[in-house]
Amino acid sequence: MSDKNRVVIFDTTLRDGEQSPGATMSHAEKLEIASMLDEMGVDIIEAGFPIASEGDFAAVSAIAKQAQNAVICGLARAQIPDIDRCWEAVRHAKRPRIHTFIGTSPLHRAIPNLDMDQMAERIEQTVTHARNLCDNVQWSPMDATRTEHDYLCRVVEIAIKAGATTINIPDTVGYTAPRESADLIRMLLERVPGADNVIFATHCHNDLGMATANALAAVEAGARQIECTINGLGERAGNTALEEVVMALKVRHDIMPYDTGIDTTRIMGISRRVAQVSGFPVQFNKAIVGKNAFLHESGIHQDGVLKNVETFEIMRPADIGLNETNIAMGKHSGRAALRAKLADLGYEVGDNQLKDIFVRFKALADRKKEVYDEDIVALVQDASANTGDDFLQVKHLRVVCGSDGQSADLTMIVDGQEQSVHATGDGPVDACFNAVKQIFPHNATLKLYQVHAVTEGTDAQATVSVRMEEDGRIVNGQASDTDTILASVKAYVGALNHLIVRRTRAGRDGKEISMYSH
Ligand SMILES: CC(=O)SCCNC(=O)CCNC(=O)[C@H](O)C(C)(C)COP(=O)(O)OP(=O)(O)OC[C@H]1O[C@@H](n2cnc3c(N)ncnc32)[C@H](O)[C@@H]1OP(=O)(O)O
Ligand SMILES: CC(C)C(=O)C(=O)O
Repeated sequence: MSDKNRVVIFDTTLRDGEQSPGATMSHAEKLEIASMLDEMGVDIIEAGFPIASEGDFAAVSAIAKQAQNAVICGLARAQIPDIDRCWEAVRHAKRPRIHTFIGTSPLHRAIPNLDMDQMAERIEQTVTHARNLCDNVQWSPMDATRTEHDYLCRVVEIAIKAGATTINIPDTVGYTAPRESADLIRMLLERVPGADNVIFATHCHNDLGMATANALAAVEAGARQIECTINGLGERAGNTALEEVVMALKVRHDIMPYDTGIDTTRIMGISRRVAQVSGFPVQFNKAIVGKNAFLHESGIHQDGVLKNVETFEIMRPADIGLNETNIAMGKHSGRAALRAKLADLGYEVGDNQLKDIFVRFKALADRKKEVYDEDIVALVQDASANTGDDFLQVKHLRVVCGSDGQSADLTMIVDGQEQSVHATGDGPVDACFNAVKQIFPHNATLKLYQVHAVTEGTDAQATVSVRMEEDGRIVNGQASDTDTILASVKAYVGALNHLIVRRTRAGRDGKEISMYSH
């Protein structure tokens, strides 16, 4: 790796990221995230805005003391008290940095009511002051992308002359587009005297969804520091996401031959932790770290991935520290994925059994958003419990429940003959069991009725277990369905089928017993 192609990663999760409304992190959480950032190879951690509060000051100071490798930076306005407070906090670090800024665009110059010359003077004074305290000073013209080019060149030159070592070009309101982002950096590098002696940084916001593209375009034009946050956390629509720029540079090194020092295998761990502590969940389809970023649900994709993972994956989940399965079972999945999933779960099935399970799987997937491993296990067990030529089979069930009473309309096939009844009961399950009893009278007693949700959510599959006893013979029935009542009836009927088999065996053993005895 040549030094000129090394891109410095500046993480501002703890400063700009924490500015997301509601993302406030506790002192301990900030220290934990800072240590994860340090361990993963982030070059510079912007730990907070020390003058903002006692809490921010304490967090920046503590992070400065604990940091092992990273430069620890604090933010300060273009005011002497801000810069002094910042230095007080970061000076504990092995490698401290002061980052001072002021809004340079016409809109932002109007806020403190400074004209161009007055602002230039303020920049010269404050950067000089910062540099007298610390030899590592970053200066940012806030809203640089909406600042007049001539004025931007003028103030950047002043900041460099006053001792800034890094010049950050913020697209504060996410207004720029990739070509413009690149042109701006190129223009500054060409026009500003002394530009070769400092590092140019890019700090992009995602208001138009272009933060990652703008940051990468700036790098291609000569910027060598990317400011970013984990999960793209940050003001409004957020900042450039660290995981996106780092992985883009890794995966497309062929056309963007720039290197970072990030251990990418730590990305997923820190993404999940930041989501937890900030209270900002990661959207499912978020690039790199979204729940679905490496998941394949449709049959054609699954078949391709099983044959050659590169057909639908441009990077390996393990590259970002994700060691989970990449096949999601759902209504678009095919037989290849189902067979592979069954094998993963320890079931070797023949073609006929696969066919049967696949039909049940598709029916389940039509009713359920996501089919979990436990659902598939329940399907296999259900399939092996149900041979298809059972004496009793449930054909149709309609249940009415509510405050006006419960009733069941049940149609079953009994030894090949269809029979329908209407029954009431004390609750929907009781009504159904009474209906079964009307169709197939018996004296077996119910010893156990148990419902388990095998997966999470209101659309979870329920597995119902039923145990019955007749003349000392104990039989069990089990069935799964997203409809708990239907699963209950199937389990009950399954137990009766086992009972019928046991009665028949007893008959063969010398005691002739009718299917309908008792
Ligand atoms: C683009 C960015 O992300 S910039 C960083 C934004 N982050 C934050 O603001 C979070 C931390 N901020 C805070 O806690 C508070 O705003 C504080 C402590 C810094 C200041 O609080 P207050 O003194 O009550 O001022 P308030 O927040 O109302 O207004 C900001 C003041 O800073 C001034 N200001 C804003 N930016 C700068 C700057 N870069 N340099 C100098 N002054 C500035 C404004 O002109 C305004 O001054 P005024 O009170 O004289 O009008
Ligand atoms: C302070 C600066 C760098 C900033 O956060 C912005 O302009 O978005």
